[in-house]
Amino acid sequence: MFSIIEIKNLTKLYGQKGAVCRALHEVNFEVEAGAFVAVMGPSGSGKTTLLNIISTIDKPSQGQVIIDGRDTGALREKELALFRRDTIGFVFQEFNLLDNMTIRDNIALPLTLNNINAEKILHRVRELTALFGIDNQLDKYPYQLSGGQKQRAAVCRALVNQPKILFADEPTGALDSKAASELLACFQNVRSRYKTTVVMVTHDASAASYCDRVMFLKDGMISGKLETNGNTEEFFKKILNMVALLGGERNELL
Ligand SMILES: Nc1ncnc2c1ncn2[C@@H]1O[C@H](COP(=O)(O)OP(=O)(O)OP(=O)(O)O)[C@@H](O)[C@H]1O
Repeated sequence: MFSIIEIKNLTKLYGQKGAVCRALHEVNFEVEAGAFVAVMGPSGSGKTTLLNIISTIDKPSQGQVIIDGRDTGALREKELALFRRDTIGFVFQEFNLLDNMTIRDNIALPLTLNNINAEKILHRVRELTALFGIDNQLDKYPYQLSGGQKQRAAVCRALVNQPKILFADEPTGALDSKAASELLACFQNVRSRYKTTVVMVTHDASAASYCDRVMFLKDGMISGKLETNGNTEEFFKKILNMVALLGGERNELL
C-alpha cells in the first residue's frame, strides 16, 4: 500500500535560546493512502503542532514531511501554495463559513477562485452535499443551519477541490454527540467513495473509534498506537484503556 504521508524524525521547537519549548521530538510515522487516522493526547502534547506541520501550514525545526511522494520542505513558497491547494483540505473546530454567503457559495468558493466552469462547480457541490445530507440547505445562510449542518458544509468546502488528504482539527469539538456521529459517518463515506485520506485530531475517544488507527502523543512523542479490527465498540474500549494506561489526563481525553 502506498504511504501518502511519511513523517521522518520530526522535531519542532518554539521560542528562542533560554526559553525553548520542544513541542515535537523525533516523531516518525507513515499513513497509507485512504486511511482514516486519529491523533489523540493530552492538552499541550503537540497534536495541533503536528497537524499544522503535516498539512504544511507550519514548518518543522528538523525532519521531513513527505506528502504524496513529495518532500514538502524542498518546495518553494509558490509551489507549496499550489501543492496545498491541490492536495490538502482543512477543517477546524470553528466552522469558518462566511456569514454573508449562501451555503452553496461557501462550498463553491475554492472552485470559483480557481476559475472552474460553473456547471462543473454546481455538479460537484450537489454531489458532495448529497453525500453529507445537506443538499436541501444550499440556499440558506450559515446562521440558518444547525452546528452539525454547518460543520458538514465546512467539510464539503474542504473537499470541493478533491484533495487527496483531509486534515481535521477537533472537527467534533463544538458538536453534540448526535451531530458528531453524523459527521464521522460522513468522513467514513468520503473515505470509501473518494479514497480520501483523513487525519483528525481529537480529544474524544468516541470520535477516534470511527477511525482505522489512533496515534497517541505525549510530551511531543508518539507514546502508543492502536488499530481497529472493524468493531467500533471494542475499539472504543481499547482506546479508553490506552488512555488510562498512558496516564495523566484521562478525564480531559474523554
Ligand atoms: N506558537 C507557539 N509558541 C510557543 N509555544 C507554542 C506555540 N504553539 C504551541 N506551543 C507549545 O507547544 C506545545 C504543544 O502545543 P500544541 O498546541 O501542539 O498542543 P495540543 O496537543 O494541540 O494541545 P491542545 O489539546 O490544548 O490544543 C505546548 O507546550 C504549547 O504551549
